[in-house]
Amino acid sequence: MDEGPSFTKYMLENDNFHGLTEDELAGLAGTFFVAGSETTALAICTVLLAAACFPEEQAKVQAEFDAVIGKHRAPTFADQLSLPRLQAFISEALRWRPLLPNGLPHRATRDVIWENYCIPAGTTVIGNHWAISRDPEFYPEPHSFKPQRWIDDRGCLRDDLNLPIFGFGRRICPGQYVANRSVFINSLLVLWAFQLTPDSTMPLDDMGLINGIPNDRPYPIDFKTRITEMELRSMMRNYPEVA
Ligand code: HEM
Repeated sequence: MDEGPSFTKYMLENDNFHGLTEDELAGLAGTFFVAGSETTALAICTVLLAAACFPEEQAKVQAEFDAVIGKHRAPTFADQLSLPRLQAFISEALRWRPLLPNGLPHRATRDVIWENYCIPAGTTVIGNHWAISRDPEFYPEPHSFKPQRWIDDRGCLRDDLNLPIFGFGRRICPGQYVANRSVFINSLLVLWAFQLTPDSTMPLDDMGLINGIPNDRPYPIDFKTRITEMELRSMMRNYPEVA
């Protein structure tokens, strides 16, 4: 049986090439789960939280789905370039509520001179994602939720605005490409199939996901199908394995 591509299988089959011990290999393969699963789950939850909190912006994303995809086929990665409003919504959600507001701490391994400052060896340096995401020079009205800020006058995604959630420099998150694709396809499928609203019977804590664990901090959202369940099931049965 062909199990398909696997990072661990690749590493095991090429262990001489990389010169890693079995323990190091196991550690490396496990790191991807530790660093990649909860972060990605939280990012997806943050997008869904934003959709429930900002119904007018959710409606704009769904209007784009209706124009580009319709309701008779399930969307796939092939639709990505045609959905700038969804991508803008995702970027704004992750800017609005950055998952790791303080990033991960770094330590200077030698004295670093930066402009008029000396950062002595051994100093812990924190890249403050929260503050960077709220710099009014780059994000006017930084506390407002405005997906439009990511879109230029021609309706295309801006390429001069960055999202700092994956860190900086040579230790920047190496999983960012996998993460972006996971967040994109999950947000796309959920928001295409469902309309999300806050559950009015329970309080919604829109800061609850920051530095958190999804299961520990539930936020109640109602999901209403935009497409009948029968049609949804039939479309997903035929969903391409590599979409
Ligand atoms: C939305 C999801 C994710 C977010 C927000 C995120 C965020 C981050 C951040 C802030 C760092 C620290 C960067 C720095 O030190 O400046 C980091 C490091 C790391 N991430 Fe991610 N990450 C995500 C998903 C993933 C995935 C899916 C993987 C693997 C498949 C992954 C693997 C790693 C690894 C191995 C490191 C350590 C890199 C190093 O120290 O050299 N991450 N991530």
